[in-house]
Amino acid sequence: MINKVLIVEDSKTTRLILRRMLEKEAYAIYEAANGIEAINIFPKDKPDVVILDLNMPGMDGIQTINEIKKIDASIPVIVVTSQGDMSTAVETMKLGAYDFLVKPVEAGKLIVTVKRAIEKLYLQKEISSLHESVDKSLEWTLGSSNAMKKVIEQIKQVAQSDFSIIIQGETGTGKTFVANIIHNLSKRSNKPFIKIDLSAIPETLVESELFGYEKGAFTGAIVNKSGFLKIADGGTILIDELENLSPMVQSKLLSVVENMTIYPLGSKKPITVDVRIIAATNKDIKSNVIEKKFRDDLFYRLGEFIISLPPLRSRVEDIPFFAKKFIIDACSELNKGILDIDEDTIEILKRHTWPGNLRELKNVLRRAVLFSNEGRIKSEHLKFLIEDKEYISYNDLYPIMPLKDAISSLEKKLIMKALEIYNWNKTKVSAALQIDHKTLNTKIKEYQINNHGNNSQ
Ligand SMILES: Nc1ncnc2c1ncn2[C@@H]1O[C@H](COP(=O)(O)OP(=O)(O)OP(=O)(O)O)[C@@H](O)[C@H]1O
Repeated sequence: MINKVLIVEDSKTTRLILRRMLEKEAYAIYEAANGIEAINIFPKDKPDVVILDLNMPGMDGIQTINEIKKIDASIPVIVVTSQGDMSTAVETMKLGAYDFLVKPVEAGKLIVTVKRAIEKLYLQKEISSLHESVDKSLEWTLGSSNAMKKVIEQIKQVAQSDFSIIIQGETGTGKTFVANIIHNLSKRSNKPFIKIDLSAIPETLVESELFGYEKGAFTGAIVNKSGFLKIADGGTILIDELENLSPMVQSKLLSVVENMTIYPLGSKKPITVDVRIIAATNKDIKSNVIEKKFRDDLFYRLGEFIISLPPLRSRVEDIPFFAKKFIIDACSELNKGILDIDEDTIEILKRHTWPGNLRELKNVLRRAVLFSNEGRIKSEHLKFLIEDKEYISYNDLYPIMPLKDAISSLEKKLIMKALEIYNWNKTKVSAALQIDHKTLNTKIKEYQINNHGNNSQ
């Protein structure tokens, strides 16, 4: 591809000299005799680099560079200046000029500067298209609601570093899924990703599973065994259900995080490991710290970066996307042709509160795919799945009580649900509940409903 260079210079002779110098390098050269001409040519010919004289009649170099940056800030501008104009040249650098050359311009210097400017331009384009494609593929994987866009931004910020991370979120919101993505985006991606689920391991075994043991460390330890922290060496370990760590293991883990060494049970010889730790929890671990159930020093070490995954009911916009995705997955798993889903069925999915979040949605749709034989998923295929649950929870929630109390309790729950679903957008909540703003505010006060970190309107 031939690169284009635009020379902006009022002196015809200087334009010609610059042209001659650059022609040897097989660039396509465009010329403008002043700033206004340059601004007209710029969008049409789309140069890759601009060489700009500072001293021109009419629109001077400073004004021209300002205008060029308004059209396309990424295009490098090389300023050509006379010895006496150095301070203005420095000013243009502040405005985003790539470099400046002092007259008389030396051919070798000009060619190298133009070459470097073009290389930088391509590098920038490559980086930004890489960023765009990472953004897009993360949105295709995680959803594109505003809440998830924030999470995606955090994932991009932290993935490449070695920061320890705590991922918090209700059950089934995708904490393991996100931890896996962070590992895959990190420089550790070709090393192991190991998950240890603390709720699935008896407390007495957690220590040996994490740190390993030496032969003879306890009855039954007949061979040396590596712990998960050693197996994950070079990679990432996900410690799931962090809140279940016993105080003793918490203190051992703290020394791992601080010194990156582990002592297998029964051994006095430290083993050095290089592991990134991601911890996941569906509890508010900070309140465990306040209640002294979790060491604050370990919390601060592990939570160098905290990602909070929103529950599915607070990102209803993502439900159609995930519904379609899970249906396609289930169809291929169950060997069925791809099924479509009715709009009113999607509406039912949007209205459900999904206490089990993505895991529940995935399971409900998997069952719906199994039951459907008509090429589409209709409301009847999942209505009973969801309504059964709501019926059960309704019975559990409402034992016999004074009617007035039952009505108040139901009213409070409905308002809370609507506030959560609409992210505390009171205009939308009033519309959904068909009450006015003032009544809504009175009821929020009356029922002492708190806005947990959301923005109310
Ligand atoms: N973005 C996603 N795309 C597809 N499937 C997903 C996504 N996020 C989560 N899932 C699926 O939802 C289910 C629950 O996800 P995951 O296990 O990551 O949640 P979790 O928050 O770690 O759950 P728990 O709190 O129970 O440990 C899994 O089957 C997972 O594959």
